[in-house]
Amino acid sequence: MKTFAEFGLEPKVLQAITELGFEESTPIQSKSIPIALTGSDLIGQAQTGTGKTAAFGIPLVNKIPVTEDRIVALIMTPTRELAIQVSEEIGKLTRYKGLRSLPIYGGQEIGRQIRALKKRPQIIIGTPGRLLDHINRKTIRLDDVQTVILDEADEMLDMGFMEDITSILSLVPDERQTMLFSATMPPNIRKLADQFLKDPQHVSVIPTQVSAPTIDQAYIEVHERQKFDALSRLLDMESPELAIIFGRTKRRVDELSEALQKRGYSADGLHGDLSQNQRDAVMRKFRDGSIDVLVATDVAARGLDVSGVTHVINFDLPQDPESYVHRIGRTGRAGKEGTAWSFVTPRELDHMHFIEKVTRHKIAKKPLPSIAEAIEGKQRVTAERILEAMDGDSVQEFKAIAIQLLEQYDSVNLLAAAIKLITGEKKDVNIELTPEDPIRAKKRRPDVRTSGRRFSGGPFGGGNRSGSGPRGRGEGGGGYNRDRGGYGGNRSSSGGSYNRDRDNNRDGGYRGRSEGRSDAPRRPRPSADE
Ligand SMILES: Nc1ncnc2c1ncn2[C@@H]1O[C@H](COP(=O)(O)OP(=O)(O)OP(=O)(O)O)[C@@H](O)[C@H]1O
Ligand SMILES: [Mg+2]
Repeated sequence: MKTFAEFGLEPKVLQAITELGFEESTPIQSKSIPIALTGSDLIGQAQTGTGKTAAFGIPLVNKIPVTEDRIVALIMTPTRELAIQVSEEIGKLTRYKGLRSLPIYGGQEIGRQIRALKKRPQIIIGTPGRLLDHINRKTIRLDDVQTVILDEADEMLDMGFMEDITSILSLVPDERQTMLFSATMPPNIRKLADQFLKDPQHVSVIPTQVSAPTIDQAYIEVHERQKFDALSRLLDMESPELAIIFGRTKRRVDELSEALQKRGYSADGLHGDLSQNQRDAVMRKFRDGSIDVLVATDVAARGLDVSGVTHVINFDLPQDPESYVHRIGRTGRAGKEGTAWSFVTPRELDHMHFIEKVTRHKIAKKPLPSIAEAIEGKQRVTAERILEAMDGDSVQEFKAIAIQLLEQYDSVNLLAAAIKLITGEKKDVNIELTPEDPIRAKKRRPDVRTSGRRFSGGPFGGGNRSGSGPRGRGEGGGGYNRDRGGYGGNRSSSGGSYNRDRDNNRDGGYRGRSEGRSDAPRRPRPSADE
């Protein structure tokens, strides 16, 4: 794989990349960056967590002159959290060069954004709804935009942003470079690309092997009513450093995060009904580790990059296989290992097998963790904490009392009592969650199941076109190693026979629940961007 020095980037950009700790480029980066640097339009596709942001971010910050004082680049993302995150990554890439980037998203006070726009950012990263708002107020002009990037384009369309995106793009001069990153290539994305991209080069990194070796996947068959106890046991047994738990609806997320807090876990919830301040606060707490469990709807399924997420748990199964892959892709990022668990009710087994089929990955069935396993897991964590605490001088001041106690009591009894105290008693609060309906496997004819989902050809028509086989680890051992197979080649086009029915899946009540709590209701605009 190429080192970043080989791309002929500006020294200041290169310096920023080095500072980020990127030693060599990932496959999607080594293919996209040279093309993007020529100014050509581009359609990019690669698995979760493989560095797509820098694949468009690096050529972008390289190309903008630092003397520029107009908005010359526009990046669109489906969710607010993603706009913030992408803006931060662009900020890091341009640390030495000193370009200005600004996230523009719904929920944040518009006056504040207008003030920030007066500082003349060159790069705007926004969600479509709020962008249009600024365009209508004439606080953002797109007349000078030379580069447009659509991140998670398929998701934006699924969320109902087609019209907004079309209006925005029609205001950008034709003389421009457009890059589109999408997980899937359904017909509406092709249409969008045909309409707004000029002779785009397709860059796809589709692994030869259809599995995701860096994410260990398993499922547990469990009745709806057992789910919460199963979750507690699983969390105790696995003791994740950071975990994301996906629930189907906003109500589910609220109930679940509250229940976890009652049981003594450090958890909080994220969904589209929270105020933006609340959403920001939760993300901040999760990123800095002050909570270690994030309970979320699919609003967190796409693009979010929080380093150190060791576990993803599908408390409720997602409606469609794409969503499954994006959710579990919040772990196992940048070559790290991750574990994904899914709870499947008996009536959803069919659906689970459908997900296995589409992702072409056999997902191991595991038994419900036993109480003994859960207890053992907790004790193991305590033991690890004790061993960690032994390092260094920090225990010095406790030694006198330790010696005194050991002279009087049995050492095993002493330590056992200490472990008991540190582990703490499980708070046996009774928890009742409102049951969710099972995901219903759609009726599909068996032949359509496979042919309609088009497994063999890549979404761009060529099976394993990238030749991105397993990569070696960098010489120093610290290199970025993305030896993952995965799913890219088997992404189905959602134009197949399977109806994604995203709106149900997304957040709000499943199958038209009437609470009106959906994160992505049918048009008008989803609340994720308001
Ligand atoms: N060349 C590199 N070397 C090491 N780490 C990298 C490299 N490029 C990106 N990363 C890191 O990998 C992580 C994932 O990157 P990014 O969020 O861009 O992935 P993505 O492909 O956009 O994933 P998703 O499909 O989930 O949006 C980030 O933490 C990023 O900093
Ligand atoms: Mg991304």
